[in-house]
Amino acid sequence: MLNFPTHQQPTARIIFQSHDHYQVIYADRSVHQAVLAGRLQLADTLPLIGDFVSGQFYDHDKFLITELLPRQTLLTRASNYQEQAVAANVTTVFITMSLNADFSASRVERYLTLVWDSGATPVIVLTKADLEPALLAARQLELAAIAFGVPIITTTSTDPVTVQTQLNGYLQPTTTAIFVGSSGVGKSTLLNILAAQQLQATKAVRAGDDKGRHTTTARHLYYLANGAALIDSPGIRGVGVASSTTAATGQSFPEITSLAQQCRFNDCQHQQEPGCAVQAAIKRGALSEQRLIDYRRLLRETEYATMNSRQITAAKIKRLVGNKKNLRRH
Ligand SMILES: Nc1nc2c(ncn2[C@@H]2O[C@H](COP(=O)(O)OP(=O)(O)OP(=O)(O)O)[C@@H](O)[C@H]2O)c(=O)[nH]1
Ligand SMILES: [Zn+2]
Repeated sequence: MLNFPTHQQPTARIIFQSHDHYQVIYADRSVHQAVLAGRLQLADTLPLIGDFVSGQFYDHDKFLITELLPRQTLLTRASNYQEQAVAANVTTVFITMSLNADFSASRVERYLTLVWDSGATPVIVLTKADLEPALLAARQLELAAIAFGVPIITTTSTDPVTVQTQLNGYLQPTTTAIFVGSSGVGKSTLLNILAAQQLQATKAVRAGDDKGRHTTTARHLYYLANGAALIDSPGIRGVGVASSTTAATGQSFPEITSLAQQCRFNDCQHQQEPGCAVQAAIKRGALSEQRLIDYRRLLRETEYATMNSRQITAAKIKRLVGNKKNLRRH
C-alpha cells in the first residue's frame, strides 16, 4: 500500500491532469479516471498533479473528487508574469541540466530560487557526462560555487547502474520527486532508468516528429516499487527561468545602452526624467519608441526571472501603482 495521508473519506492522489480530466491513484495502486465535483470546479484552488484528494466512487470505478486536502509544498513557476502551479506535495526537485549545450550555472541559480520557494529540497543532476568529459571538472566547480551545499550528481545514461545507486538514496517511500529542466536534457531517460522499465517512450521515433524522438508534453506522476513517487514534466526552458540576464538584455540593445550613458541620472528609467538621452533620441527620430518598449519588456522579464513569487507580486504592484501616478500627472 502507498503512503497516503489518512482521512475519513477514501483518499486518492492526482497522477495526471488535462483540463477537467483527471487520473487518480489509490493507495492500493489502482488507477481511476476522475472528475471534480461541481463545488470544486468553482473553487479558487483547483487540484493539480501531486495533490491528495478525497471523494467517492461512482459508475463502479470512476472517482468523484469532492475535497482537496491541504498541501505540504507547492512548486510554481512564473509564466507571462503569472504564477503558475507546477505540482503539489513535491519533496525533492531534481534540477536536471545537461553538461553539453544546455549548461548554464545562472539558470541553476534561478531554479534553486524556485525550489526553495516551493518548500521542497533541491538536488542538482548533471546529465550526459559522456558527451563532455573534458568540461566536466570545470563545470562541477562552477556549480559548487553557487550550490551552497546542495548535492550535485553527475550522470550518464551509458552507466544506468551508477544512476540508480546515486539517485536511489533520494527516493524514500515518502518522497515525491520531480525532474525539471530544459527539453532534451534526459529527464525521461533518468526516470526510465530509475523505474527500470519504459515508463515514457524515450527515443520513440515517430513519423512527422522532426526531432525524431518523443517529447514529454504532459506531466505524469509515477510510483516506483518502493513507494517513492516521481513526476516527469515537460521542459520548462524560458518559462519562469529565462536564460538571458539583465546584462545580456543590454547587449541585445547596444544603441540604448550607449545612449543611456549620456542620461543625466545614472539610474535613469528613460521615462520622464530630465536630461534623458534616450527620450531625446526618440523625439528627434534617432530611436524608435518600439525599440524602447521591447527593451523594457525584456528587462522586466529577466528581472522577474531572478525573483521569487513574492518579489514578483511586489514588483507588479509597484509598477501598477507607479503607472497610476503617471496617469494622474497627465
Ligand atoms: N549521450 C547521452 N545521451 C543522453 C543521455 N541522457 C539522455 N540522452 C539522450 O538525449 C535525448 C533526450 O532525452 P530525454 O530523456 O527524452 O529528454 P527529456 O529531458 O525527457 O526531454 P523532454 O521530454 O523533451 O523534456 C534522448 O535521445 C536520449 O537518449 C546521456 O547521459 N548521454
Ligand atoms: Zn534616460
